[in-house]
Amino acid sequence: MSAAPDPRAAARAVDSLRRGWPVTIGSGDAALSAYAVETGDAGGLQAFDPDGGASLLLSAGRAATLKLTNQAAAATPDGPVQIARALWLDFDLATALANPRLDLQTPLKGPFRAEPVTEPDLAATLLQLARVAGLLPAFFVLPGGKPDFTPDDLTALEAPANLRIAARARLPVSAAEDSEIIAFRGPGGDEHVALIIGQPDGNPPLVRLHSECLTGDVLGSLKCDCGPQLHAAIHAMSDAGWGILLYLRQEGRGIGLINKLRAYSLQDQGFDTVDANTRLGFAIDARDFGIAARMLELIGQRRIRLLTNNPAKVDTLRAQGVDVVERIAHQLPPNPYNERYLATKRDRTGHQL
Ligand SMILES: Nc1nc2c(ncn2[C@@H]2O[C@H](COP(=O)(O)OP(=O)(O)OP(=O)(O)O)[C@@H](O)[C@H]2O)c(=O)[nH]1
Ligand SMILES: [Zn+2]
Repeated sequence: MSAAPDPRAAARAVDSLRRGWPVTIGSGDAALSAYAVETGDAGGLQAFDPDGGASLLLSAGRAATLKLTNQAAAATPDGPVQIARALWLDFDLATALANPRLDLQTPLKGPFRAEPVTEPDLAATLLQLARVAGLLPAFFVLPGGKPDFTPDDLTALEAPANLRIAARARLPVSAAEDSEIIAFRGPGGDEHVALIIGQPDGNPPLVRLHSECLTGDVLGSLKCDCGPQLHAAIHAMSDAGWGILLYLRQEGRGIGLINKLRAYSLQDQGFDTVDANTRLGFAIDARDFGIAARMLELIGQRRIRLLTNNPAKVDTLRAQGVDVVERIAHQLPPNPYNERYLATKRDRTGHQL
């Protein structure tokens, strides 16, 4: 008998990871215990793995960057890679393997012996858990243990269907005084908001899906186009008479603020936005725009005109039953700091300008 998915179990696992506590993931008879490299320390590793028999689990992108591959990785290019623990694979070395910050300075010790991934599905879910927790995707792993959560629990935690409207209020903003804010809460405690600008006029609203960018939205960073896009969208909606801005808490294309800033540090070393994500071990874009479809459903607007250059936004909304009647390009003038970023989006991630 398999229990119904429990998002709370996955939320507790996310919390444990952030606090540097081990977690055990299970499915059927299989179980895998894991200790996150980023939040762990040498003492904790000793307690987790007193016999030195654990393996180190890394993402495919990280392993490719480190030129570590094995048969399992070749079979599933995006799958995790597992490295046998040798005596000299101590906590500090694991940190250097997990974090690309020192790749160029640190001549890594080796050789490392890649081994078949013990539980590929559970290992893949662990890497996803790290992303949800905003941590580097790297773990010490040991087979077995008493499971704290299952892959289905994590899926349930992330499921847009569980989003609810939690609060709404009038919110006059400088560019659009006739506005209302609606706040949504997901089962993982994630908070998203919609700003409804103006009043419905019978036409499909102008909609913008904006992913959180603290550096661009709040600090006025010139490295990206987020801040100007955000403000231009609000103005366009105000000019059109009505519109809906969905502000999605998907900082750094879903890898979190700290990991995005790590990506920025790699960009300082010369890597572009795509390669920086890969070197960290993340997907190029880890966002799920399904959450936006669910927000539109809860607001009661399923026919929209979408302001975007990103075809993935249009495709996901359509796949979730939203009728995108028009895509409107949303391009702003480049500056010397974001020219390369915008060119990379055009050349490597399929943005239409
Ligand atoms: N990982 C990572 N995220 C970045 C970087 N630069 C900006 N971001 C994030 O990228 C997201 C930008 O999202 P959007 O404005 O929705 O942009 P988009 O996917 O290009 O789509 P459109 O603007 O609609 O065409 C935000 O979450 C930013 O925090 C970067 O170099 N690395
Ligand atoms: Zn930005």
